[in-house]
Amino acid sequence: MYHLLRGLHEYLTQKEEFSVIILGLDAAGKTTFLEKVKSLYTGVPGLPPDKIGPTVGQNMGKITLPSTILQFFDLGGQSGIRTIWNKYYDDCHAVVYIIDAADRERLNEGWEVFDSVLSAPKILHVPLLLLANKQDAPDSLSVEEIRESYEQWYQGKKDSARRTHGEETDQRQERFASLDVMGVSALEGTGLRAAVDWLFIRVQNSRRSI
Ligand SMILES: Nc1nc2c(ncn2[C@@H]2O[C@H](COP(=O)(O)OP(=O)(O)OP(=O)(O)O)[C@@H](O)[C@H]2O)c(=O)[nH]1
Ligand SMILES: [Mg+2]
Repeated sequence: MYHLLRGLHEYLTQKEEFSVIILGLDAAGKTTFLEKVKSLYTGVPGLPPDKIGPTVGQNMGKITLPSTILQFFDLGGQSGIRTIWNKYYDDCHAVVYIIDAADRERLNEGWEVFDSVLSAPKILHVPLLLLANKQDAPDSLSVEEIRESYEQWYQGKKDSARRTHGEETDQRQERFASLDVMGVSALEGTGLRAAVDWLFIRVQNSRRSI
């Protein structure tokens, strides 16, 4: 009887685990984002922003939600480290791409890298969330401006490459059209709960449709 009840309890309380990778250029705010999410959801204070240095490799952090565990992998964004990203593509259930909405000088570089993520075949059907970070900064671009900035960048790339509208381009356009963009401040924590809610819902839904 004890074993039966214990088994039932374990069955009822078991949580499914999903992996979320956090990508973006160096200094976009990925580690600050993860540390703040951990503080918000575990109650244990994460690293304070002034103790966070550039990530070499990966940081991990887990949060527990109803019937679900989200396991985050925050990957280093420096150009020499980005080559490790695709090793995580096979096993991830969602991708968060963080762009520094206050760093206008590096937007194009950020879009170049984002575009390679958006069109990577291994994660073409994996939920992807674009976060326009540093909304607390006075001159940061809004969510709308961030979408426009990426579209403009993509248009420029298409024009210069004189691309034809092949299948790949259509797939990419579809992916961009349904792309969700949210404004956040990893530093202040604004928008982070909405981003986690989005991930929670999307990993559940994509699992069901498999
Ligand atoms: N104003 C402001 N600054 C932020 C925000 N998020 C991060 N920063 C700052 O941006 C800098 C880089 O933050 P990190 O979290 O280390 O960036 P990262 O994306 O992890 O960088 P790598 O590990 O090199 O890939 C730090 O000085 C942070 O304090 C934000 O929401 N607002
Ligand atoms: Mg980092």
